[in-house]
Amino acid sequence: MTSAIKLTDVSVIRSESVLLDRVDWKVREGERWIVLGPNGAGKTTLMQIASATTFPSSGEAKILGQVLGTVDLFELRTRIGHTSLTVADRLPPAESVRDAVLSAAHGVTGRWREQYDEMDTAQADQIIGELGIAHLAGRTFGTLSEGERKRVLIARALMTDPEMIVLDEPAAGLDLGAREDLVASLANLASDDAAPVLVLVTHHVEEIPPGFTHVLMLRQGAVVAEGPIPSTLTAANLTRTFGTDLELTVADGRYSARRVRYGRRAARREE
Ligand SMILES: Nc1ncnc2c1ncn2[C@@H]1O[C@H](COP(=O)(O)OP(=O)(O)OP(=O)(O)O)[C@@H](O)[C@H]1O
Repeated sequence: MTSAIKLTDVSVIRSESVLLDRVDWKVREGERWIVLGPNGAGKTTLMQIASATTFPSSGEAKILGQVLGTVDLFELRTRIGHTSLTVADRLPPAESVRDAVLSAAHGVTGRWREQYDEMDTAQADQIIGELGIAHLAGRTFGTLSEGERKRVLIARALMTDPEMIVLDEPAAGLDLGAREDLVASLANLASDDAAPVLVLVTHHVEEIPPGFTHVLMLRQGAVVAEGPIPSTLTAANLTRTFGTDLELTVADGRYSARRVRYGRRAARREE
């Protein structure tokens, strides 16, 4: 089976700062990954490599079977869905949600004179339904809340039939209800065997949707731990990743973390 992402000894260095430090990472077809780490850990830099928008300074990055530096990046990028704020800024506010999703089929932002066939429109409606935004299809993009926009952007990314989707902090800035709606949409997507490889970046274990399978934990550009979520997402690894004593609870496939209370911290140190 070909790996969607295969990084071997990848480092990224900018202005003498080490942003990524000898990272090895393998993502296989069908897997759903969480990339977790504190501010400045190198998550966005890692996503730039994963979405073929930047090159490693050293090491080898193989994305969808292609080694970065030896292939046409433009062609490779068309096979990857990447949601980011830049795309949101380019979407005309007066565009309807349905057209905002549909126009992704032609790689454009803003519908003009393109002709869409019935397959495109049926696919757009199916994706809109799966992401729980059918009730917004006729609304204009400019009138949506932040959480609703995030789901429209994921729908756009899915519309191009990518082999992999990279979601860099999709829940940032959302209120509790909007976050929960997004987590539910992503859990739904993760459970679909036909869905592409998913990579989701977050700072918070509360944002991990059920159905995600693996986690990579980063601190100061280096991998602290990586592997299947049940064995890798532990209190000890979270503590090492975030540099503070944390405890972790899991219920119904959802995680939550908080700082260990003082008495228990002292007990932990004595162990
Ligand atoms: N061009 C650059 N030159 C020097 N340092 C840089 C450059 N670009 C990013 N950095 C630094 O590299 C580190 C990693 O940045 P990155 O954006 O990948 O982290 P992140 O984990 O996504 O952080 P956050 O969670 O805050 O978004 C940060 O400390 C950042 O300041």
